[in-house]
Amino acid sequence: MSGVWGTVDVGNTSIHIGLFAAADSRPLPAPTVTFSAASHEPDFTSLEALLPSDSVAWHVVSVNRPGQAAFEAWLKANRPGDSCRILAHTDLPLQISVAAPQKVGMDRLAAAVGANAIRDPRRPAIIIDAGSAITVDMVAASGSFLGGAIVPGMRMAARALAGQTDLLPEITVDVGEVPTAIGTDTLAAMRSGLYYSAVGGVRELIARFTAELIGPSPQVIFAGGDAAKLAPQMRIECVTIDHLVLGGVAIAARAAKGSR
Ligand SMILES: Nc1ncnc2c1ncn2[C@@H]1O[C@H](COP(=O)(O)OP(=O)(O)O)[C@@H](O)[C@H]1O
Ligand SMILES: CC(C)(COP(=O)(O)O)[C@@H](O)C(=O)NCCC(=O)O
Ligand SMILES: [K+]
Repeated sequence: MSGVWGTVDVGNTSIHIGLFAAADSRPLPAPTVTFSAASHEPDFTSLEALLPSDSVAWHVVSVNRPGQAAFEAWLKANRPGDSCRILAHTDLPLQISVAAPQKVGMDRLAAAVGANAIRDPRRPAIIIDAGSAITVDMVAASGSFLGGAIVPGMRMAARALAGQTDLLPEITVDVGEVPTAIGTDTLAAMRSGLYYSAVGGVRELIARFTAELIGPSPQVIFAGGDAAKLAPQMRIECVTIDHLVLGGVAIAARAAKGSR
């Protein structure tokens, strides 16, 4: 064994991979190496060179079965000595207070594990994972996952606009410059609508989640491909942690080893 955890987050757009030193004892460990591939027909060619020659213990959370199958097939063909564990909710050090925990996306639950490692233990947390979909989830001050909300991500919404109209093109919501709200042509109007509806939707959900709780105000934690676009518009204190999900998976790997 190389003393390396391989962690994998198979989302609907990207497969995110991180290597962690098994000896990393920080509350939320940070990856030493990261790699990403598209979930649809992923190319892992340049992953090989990043991996140690000794065997790696892989821990996977997945919400996209074809992407997961492609990773498992690559591992079998290229890294036959490695172990691979596809995590279920029961593998996470997390209390899940919903009726059907097995139906909750493992990326949402792994993010909650990551959030629990960094939040003030007296305060609940709201986690926004802005990827293919945007999920806004709540963990109680006790650490329990309470559930949340799921909305289309910005790219998904942009594709829906283009795909279900005759005249609208597909755009990328690239906010190098924050768009003006009053769009004066089609593209500007789409850019504004896509961006500010995502911003406003997340803000409304944060406000409503906060209002449904009693006790200290929640900490707000962003992750995912569009986190950097959304977080600056929240007008409340929030942090962005790129490795929230992978760090949560590494914590699960660490907890599983400790209990064996
Ligand atoms: N270069 C890019 N390629 C794809 N998506 C991007 C890119 N830059 C930003 N995005 C945004 O990030 C989202 C994907 O984020 P990610 O966290 O990887 O998603 P997932 O976890 O669903 O796979 C896309 O839906 C899109 O809105
Ligand atoms: C909500 C999601 C589609 C988000 O996926 P992502 O944007 O990370 O690709 C995923 O977590 C999922 O498929 N969840 C299953 C249903 C649920 O969480 O209740
Ligand atoms: K997401």
